Amino acid sequence: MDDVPDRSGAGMVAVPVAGPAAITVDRVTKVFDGGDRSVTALEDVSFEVPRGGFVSLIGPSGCGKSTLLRLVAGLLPASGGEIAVGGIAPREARRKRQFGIVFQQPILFDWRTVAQNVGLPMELLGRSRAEIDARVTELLGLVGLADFADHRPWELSGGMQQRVSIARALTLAPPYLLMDEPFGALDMITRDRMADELLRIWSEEIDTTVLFITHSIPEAVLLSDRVVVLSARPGRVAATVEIDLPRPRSAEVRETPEFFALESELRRQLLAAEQA
Ligand SMILES: Nc1ncnc2c1ncn2[C@@H]1O[C@H](COP(=O)(O)OP(=O)(O)OP(=O)(O)O)[C@@H](O)[C@H]1O
Repeated sequence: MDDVPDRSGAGMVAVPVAGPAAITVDRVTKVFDGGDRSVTALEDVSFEVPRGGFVSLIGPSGCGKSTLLRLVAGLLPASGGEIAVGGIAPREARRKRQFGIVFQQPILFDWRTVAQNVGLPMELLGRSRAEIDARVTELLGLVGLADFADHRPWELSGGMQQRVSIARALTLAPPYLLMDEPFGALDMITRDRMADELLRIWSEEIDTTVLFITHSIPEAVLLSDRVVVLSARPGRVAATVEIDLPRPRSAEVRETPEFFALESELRRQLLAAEQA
């Protein structure tokens, strides 16, 4: 495991984006075929997510971010180019349950308790009650919901529901976490708090590689090792910005000159990408 970046907080060092690529997107194109109304959503997109790394996608609305995430997740086929996840095709990786996926809206079953929602993926695989209970307890502790195990989702706030979704995505300890604007529906304060929590969770689930979509520049800077900026549709890689801030990153890092400099660099790239 020594090729996984050290996020333990043992030292305030910049985490280099290095090591073998976990996700490779190589010259990928996606065309939604609709006869006269075909839409080219992505064109010639290439980037890598290193193993154990955190890479964000940012870009104008409609530039193909969700499409790209769905291609990586094996939920949609690419029209051209290659995607490899841990060296295998996305659909194969999906079949091997390599992904935890979190969408903008938490998709929870209202008639199940929080614990039953989190345990569902293990239940579907026929795991033992004891094994499920142990993992659910661990995960609810990790996302700060230990006291809400027996609540129903509708009794929780939006931020708490999203934490349940994150816990459920982690249930099978997937090596890849794909997150499509998971905090987009939350108010600003809750959103900031959730970003801090995600960093903490990620630092504990050491070997998890994250691909994250956001519209928020500060969120991208806070969380990522690398930000891939996509241009307006058809989405192409307009820029790649390395976020070389030291880890662990606490809330205070948001107030540093280095953070502001990266924010303005990303804002500049995003504006250029919108006008491209
Ligand atoms: N199933 C589909 N069939 C046809 N066109 C689609 C389909 N899914 C997405 N598109 C089109 O592909 C383009 C990219 O959509 P996508 O949702 O990936 O963008 P996005 O960057 O995630 O947008 P937003 O930031 O607004 O969520 C859009 O023009 C969209 O209309």
